Amino acid sequence: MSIAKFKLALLQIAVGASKTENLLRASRFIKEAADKGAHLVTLPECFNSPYGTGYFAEYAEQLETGESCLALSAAAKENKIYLVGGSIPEKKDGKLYNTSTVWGPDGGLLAVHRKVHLFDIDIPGKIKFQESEILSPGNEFTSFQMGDVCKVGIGICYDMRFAELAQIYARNGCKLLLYPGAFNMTTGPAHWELLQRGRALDNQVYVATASPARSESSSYVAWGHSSVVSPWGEVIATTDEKESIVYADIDLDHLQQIRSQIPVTHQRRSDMYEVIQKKN
Ligand SMILES: O=C(O)CCC(=O)C(=O)O
Repeated sequence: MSIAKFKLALLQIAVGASKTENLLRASRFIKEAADKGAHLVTLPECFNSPYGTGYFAEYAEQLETGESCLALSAAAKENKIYLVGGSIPEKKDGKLYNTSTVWGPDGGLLAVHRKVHLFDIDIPGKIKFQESEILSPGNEFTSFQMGDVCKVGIGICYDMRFAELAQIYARNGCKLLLYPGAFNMTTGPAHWELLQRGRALDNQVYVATASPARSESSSYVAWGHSSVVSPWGEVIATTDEKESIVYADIDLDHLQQIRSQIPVTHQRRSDMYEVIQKKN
């Protein structure tokens, strides 16, 4: 019989200029979450490096040999957990990516997600950010199977704005969508929670986001507020801007009940409209 409930932990850690310290901090928080019974643990976007186009090249690593992936693999194995390694700047074949790695309880690499939608926005007087000046986009959907428990879909931050990605993950059987992210002081209060609730309710899935803790002295000030939203669209666990761990029980029976009570999946009018998946 498969397990219908498991504990998810989101690590809202502070990220500074020292990669070594960031990795040590991540390992310490991972252990704490595992000791508290978390089965799946998620780090924030860009957890090993300050977030900003000026930092990515300097902090970037190759996945196979980089110290961040070695640390993540070891932490997953030591704590016997599934671990979503937030994201790190990755270098590969002369290009840079914003990349999330997923590790199994044996320390093996289960999945790699390269941010598909790069964060390029310009809100005059508020925030301008152009990831595409430095980064290349990934071109693949990424999900992984957590043993016989649950299929999980991965997006990174700006990816959450694209409803189609979430819809395709849900259609492919994902019951939890994880978005390591770092919204900011303009779009955070306006859209962070709303997007999570929208993705969760539309697709009747759990949605979780993991942000770095806020540092007012960083060049990019993160919103924080890592959260978990249920398939009912309700925020079931959240926090403020400070360093913390957010825990939530993911209850797949509850998800199933909601799906049978409000059966939108079967009521779609695919004779009238359709979202098409063009790649794997
Ligand atoms: O979509 C937003 O408002 C923020 C996105 C972001 O910070 C990111 O993709 O890293």
